[in-house]
Amino acid sequence: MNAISPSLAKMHGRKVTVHYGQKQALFDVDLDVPERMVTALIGPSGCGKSTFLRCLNRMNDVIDGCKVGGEITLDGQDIYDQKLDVVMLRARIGMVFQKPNPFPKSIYDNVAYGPRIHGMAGTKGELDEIVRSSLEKAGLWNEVKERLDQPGTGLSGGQQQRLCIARAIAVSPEVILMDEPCSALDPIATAKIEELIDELRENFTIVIVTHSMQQAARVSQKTAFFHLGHLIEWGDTEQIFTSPKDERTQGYITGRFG
Ligand SMILES: Nc1ncnc2c1ncn2[C@@H]1O[C@H](COP(=O)(O)OP(=O)(O)OP(=O)(O)O)[C@@H](O)[C@H]1O
Repeated sequence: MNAISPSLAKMHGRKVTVHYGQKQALFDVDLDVPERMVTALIGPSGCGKSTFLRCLNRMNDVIDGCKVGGEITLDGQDIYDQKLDVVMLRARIGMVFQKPNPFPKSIYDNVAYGPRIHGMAGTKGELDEIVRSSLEKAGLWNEVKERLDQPGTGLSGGQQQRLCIARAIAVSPEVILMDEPCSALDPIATAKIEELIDELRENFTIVIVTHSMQQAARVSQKTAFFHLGHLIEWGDTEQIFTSPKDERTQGYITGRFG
């Protein structure tokens, strides 16, 4: 059995299905996301990794014709409950995208934006402190502390991605979703983000979509392999990479397809 004790799982997905219009993209996916670990979603292009990731903070809600079925819970609470405040949900479950997408604002304002709209700081001093600590946790403070008033878009790609991570952290999320966060970055910037992910798992639950099996092996403790909209298997990363149970997983990790 793959299911883990409810007390250990931060999020549960049960029989999750997704349709884009007539086309079904996910079929009865059952996946648990354990707390304070990194879960990697891997599989060939078009297998549904990003679709599943977006289910976890209801980002699919904004896609026309997209219909999500089944159940997804956060700390036991149904995140698709009609009464749930989606803005609050997205504060609890932050997201970092493939391409760094800082706002056209200063470095400071990029990080301060979320805390301001959620009324998290009573004074300028408190806001300054949130900005500083978020940039520190994202490993960017020393590089930007002298130029907080300069545009976020003026940073290098890797710095921009760390700024986006700082922006996500600033509202104190519990879960951070990352959709191929290094795909637009060079190897040095990628290594920095991977180190950062490893540090962040002390405080956050992380789910990452990656095309790179090396990256999944380096950063995650749990790995889930998707194929043609089905979750084929998931478990400890080491087990998935050394002794997968399904031959499709074996085929993918040994590079026979994908
Ligand atoms: N907005 C959309 N409208 C219609 N179909 C979509 C949409 N987004 C994804 N799909 C389809 O759903 C399936 C799963 O796509 P998804 O992007 O989740 O896969 P993926 O595994 O993340 O792929 P990749 O690794 O290439 O990013 C694909 O067949 C894709 O064409």
